[in-house]
Amino acid sequence: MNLHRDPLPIADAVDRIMANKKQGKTEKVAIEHCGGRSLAEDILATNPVPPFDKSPYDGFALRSQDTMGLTRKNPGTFHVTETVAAGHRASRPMEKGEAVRIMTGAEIPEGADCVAMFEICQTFEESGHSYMEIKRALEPNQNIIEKGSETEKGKRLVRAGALINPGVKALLATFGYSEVMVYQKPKVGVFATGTELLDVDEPLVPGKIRNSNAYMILAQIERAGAEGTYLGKLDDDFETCYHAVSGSLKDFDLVITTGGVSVGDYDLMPEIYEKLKAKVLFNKVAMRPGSVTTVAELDGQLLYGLSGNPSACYVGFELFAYPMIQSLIGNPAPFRPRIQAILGEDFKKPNPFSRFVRGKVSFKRGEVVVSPVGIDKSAVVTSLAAANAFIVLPGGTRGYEKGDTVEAILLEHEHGQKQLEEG
Ligand SMILES: Nc1nc2c(c(=O)[nH]1)N[C@H]1C(S)=C(S)[C@@H](COP(=O)(O)OP(=O)(O)OC[C@H]3O[C@@H](n4cnc5c(N)ncnc54)[C@H](O)[C@@H]3O)O[C@H]1N2
Ligand code: MOO
Ligand SMILES: [Mg+2]
Repeated sequence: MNLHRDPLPIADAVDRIMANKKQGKTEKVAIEHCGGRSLAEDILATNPVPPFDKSPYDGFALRSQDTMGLTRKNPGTFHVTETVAAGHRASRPMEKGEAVRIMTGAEIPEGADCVAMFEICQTFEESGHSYMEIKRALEPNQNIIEKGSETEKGKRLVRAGALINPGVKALLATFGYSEVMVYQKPKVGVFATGTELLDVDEPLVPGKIRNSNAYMILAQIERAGAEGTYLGKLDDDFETCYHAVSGSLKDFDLVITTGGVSVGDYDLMPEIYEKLKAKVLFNKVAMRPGSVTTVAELDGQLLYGLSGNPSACYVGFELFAYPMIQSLIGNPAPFRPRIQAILGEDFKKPNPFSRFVRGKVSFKRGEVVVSPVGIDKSAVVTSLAAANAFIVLPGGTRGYEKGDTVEAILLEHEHGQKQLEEG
């Protein structure tokens, strides 16, 4: 085995991956089931909002010219001809001297051009007729929500690629989208390699550990907006791994394996890529952890060989698989957002390579603080539970001190950025 591997800068590794990006597949989904999905069509205003002039208050619709000159000393009395509730329309156009009782959200009767709130009106009955009295003048258009004042028909309100959040759902409903085109969730197959691996329900036996990577990666896949399928754990046996991996390719957009990418006697992934005739895009990245992350391409399909070490596996997924999944679901800004934050604790280790320290972003007295969440070692699993960010410490830097400004990549924040920016 050739033990020499040249570490590739992270941005170059990402570029090699993203050079293989494809148009994601789309499907139509009912409004009830589209939450959290990524829009594959622009959402247009199919009607003006509001679709008619409407009242913002419970009150009386009036013709403003009839109220001209009215004051406390010179009140005006109007004949109340009918009541219009939301969902109903006035029976006829209004005439001089008339008022229509109108409720919030109801259509302004033809002829009316203002609304007086109940609170400034007096009402009385006389000879079986209803009247209202008002002691002030109203302006034309006063208290009217005009047709189309919120949006004109035809305006693009949400772009394809946006995540369907509760507000987008409200728009889908407003504009009659009972079904909407969304990107299909990319299908990602996951194998965990390692003869040492036990299933989650198996008791520990000497020399073995439970397979945590598969479940972790499946959860990362879900968080990234894709659909993960656990294809099982594989013993470190060449034929077993080769047949499992090669047999899975046709069913998935991406195939992820964990473990077996380093230079050990039972690290079989490099030979498997070779036998598959897959082109290895890189097998060493200038980063910690996850330096052994390997990505290979076969007929346009990507195979991710993530490290077996849990923290390295986790970081490798977020840096290299997450943006590909996001671009497959049409996100024009597929990279995790980066922020500036204040380091909450000393981090004394020097950083020969760019380091992605698992950290937690929190807010202290209005400031964004990020602190490491546990032992900063590639083989560590226990610190990952508290992580919601990576603290990015650029290669070639010395240790950092509490209070220093650092960059952090947010892992639980939906908005992305267009470029991977290397800090
Ligand atoms: N001579 C060298 N040795 C190593 C190098 C190197 O450059 N030269 N790189 C080290 C680095 S960095 C890493 S990271 C690891 C990567 O190892 P592999 O990706 O080959 O993974 P394995 O050997 O299969 O396992 C490593 C470690 O992770 C545990 N593991 C594996 N799968 C799982 C799983 N599904 N759940 C939980 N834990 C898992 C496994 O038991 C090992 O302890 O290589 C270094 N070595
Ligand atoms: O790939 Mo390793 O994670 O740098 O420890
Ligand atoms: Mg190994």
